[in-house]
Amino acid sequence: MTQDVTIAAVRAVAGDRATLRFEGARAGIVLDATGLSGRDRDALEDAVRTAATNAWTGEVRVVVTAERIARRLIAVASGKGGVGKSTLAANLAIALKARGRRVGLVDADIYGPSQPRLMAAEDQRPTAKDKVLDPVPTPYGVPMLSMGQLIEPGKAIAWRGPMAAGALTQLVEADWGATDTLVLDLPPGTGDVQLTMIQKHKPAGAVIVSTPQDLALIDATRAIDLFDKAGIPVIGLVENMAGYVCPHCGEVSDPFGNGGAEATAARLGLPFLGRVPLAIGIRTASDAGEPPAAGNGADAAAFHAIAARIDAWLEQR
Ligand SMILES: Nc1ncnc2c1ncn2[C@@H]1O[C@H](COP(=O)(O)OP(=O)(O)OP(=O)(O)O)[C@@H](O)[C@H]1O
Repeated sequence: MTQDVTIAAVRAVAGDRATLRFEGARAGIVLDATGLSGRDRDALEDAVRTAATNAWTGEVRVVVTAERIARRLIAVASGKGGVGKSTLAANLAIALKARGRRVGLVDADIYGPSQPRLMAAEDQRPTAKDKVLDPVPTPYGVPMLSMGQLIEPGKAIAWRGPMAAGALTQLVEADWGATDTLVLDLPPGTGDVQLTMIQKHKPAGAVIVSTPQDLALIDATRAIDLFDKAGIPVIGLVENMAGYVCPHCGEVSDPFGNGGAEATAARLGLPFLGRVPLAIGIRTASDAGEPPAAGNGADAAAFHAIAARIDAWLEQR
């Protein structure tokens, strides 16, 4: 009877997560905290302890266990800077979350971390517990950590690969709770910094971003080589800043050419994941910390279509 009361009280706060055993008046509780963040885990443990403590139980012992969540990293990379890698990473994270994945965003761009601004989290500072970082929330339901939150601006410019990979460990091995997919915004380029980062953290796959320009495409080919060398599958190529629609007359022009990334993907036997138009709305929304993929505007569709292909790729793995 007294045990029934204790069991009911614990079940009321922890449901199926709690398994109880009694030895005389002593209550032993095993708590399955799989998928909970550190904060939620601590709160649940306290609640269970309180619920189990009553006039009949003597000692209450709570043991917390958790299954390791199989978390996969998707790297977003580019052969050179300024092609829209960070914009794509932010919007992909939001679009993958809209498809039901539990997504986090890691901004590993040590040269110009821009995710706090893109994700409207510039005023947030991550806290740490036992040296493990707690990702900051964003208005889009995608928790985030950025190199910009760890290092002073400009400090990391001269970093070599091992330092950059070490700093990335802090971000990737943070308390991501139930997050199953981490979108990783890599530094632009194909040097020793990028190679060491991907060798150490082995993303499940990589998305390469390029503009349609020949020079950007040559650099994108180098980025593909880099992932090949590290044994990381390339999920496919994205063409950004393609087809400019004039907001005044509606005429479509191609300031950086058109179709180059699709042709390059075909030549290399890689999937082409889609095209994002060059649109003023994408730039202004990004600068304002309102990623287009979070809304229903015309600019959202391109990101959602690309996310659908990446989602399908992840499903098949
Ligand atoms: N499709 C687009 N249409 C219009 N502007 C865009 C588009 N994609 C990106 N931009 C703008 O281009 C600029 C560079 O984009 P972004 O910072 O995403 O590039 P990046 O490749 O991550 O650059 P970096 O290498 O400096 O990190 C930003 O001002 C961004 O808003």
